[in-house]
Amino acid sequence: MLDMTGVTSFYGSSPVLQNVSFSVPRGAVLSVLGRNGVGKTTLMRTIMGLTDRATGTIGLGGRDIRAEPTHRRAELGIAYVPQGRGIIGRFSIRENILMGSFARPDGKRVIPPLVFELFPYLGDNLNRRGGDLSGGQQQQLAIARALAADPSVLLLDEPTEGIQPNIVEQIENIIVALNREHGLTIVLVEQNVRFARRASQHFLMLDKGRVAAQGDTALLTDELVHRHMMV
Ligand SMILES: Nc1ncnc2c1ncn2[C@@H]1O[C@H](COP(=O)(O)OP(=O)(O)OP(=O)(O)O)[C@@H](O)[C@H]1O
Repeated sequence: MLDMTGVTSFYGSSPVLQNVSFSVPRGAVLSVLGRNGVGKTTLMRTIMGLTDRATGTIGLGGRDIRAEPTHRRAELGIAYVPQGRGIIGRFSIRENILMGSFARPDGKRVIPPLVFELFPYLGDNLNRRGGDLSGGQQQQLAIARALAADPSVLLLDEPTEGIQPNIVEQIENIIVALNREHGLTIVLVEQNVRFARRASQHFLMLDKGRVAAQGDTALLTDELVHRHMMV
């Protein structure tokens, strides 16, 4: 469904990701793990075409999208929820969600029913300003904005970072439901190994821009976690 083969990705002349290869089957979740600064966000940005340059192959449904501009990748079905969420504070909830709809293949400016189903609070408060929401509500809004594009692949960069503990589980459950009930293929950058093990079938461990280990989540041992995630 989504794969990379021998991808090296650059900021300026620095190769931040080096020779990365992986494959996520349709309908699966891949967790991307590793210490701070190893290139997890860069991996997401490379999938979206947001780094300065990348070499190698980025495949979506068997087609190489590496030369496609970011907006085309969005139209082809990849939606990105960045770290820090990227909510526009002075825009309403409705406006923030509709920003995602530009990438809908049918061109309609609508909020899909799934958003109302998963996030009733957002649906009931469409005129509230995005900036007035809590961190957890803003994370829900960022996911809702991604879903407005009607994607087949969702990229989630540390979706529970900085969120109150009582809301974390709610967001985790929504991510699991998006995969298991709604069939989305998900790439999840995650520091929380417990949630990565629960949500994903596959993992990719990065260390200093390279793949240190990968495979089925059953192979994500405590030893690997200690070696590549502890400081
Ligand atoms: N826009 C940029 N320009 C130049 N270098 C960058 C840029 N963004 C990130 N880097 C560098 O690339 C490396 C990888 O950063 P990246 O943000 O991908 O790591 P990460 O694993 O996501 O870290 P974190 O867990 O802290 O988010 C770091 O050395 C970082 O300084």
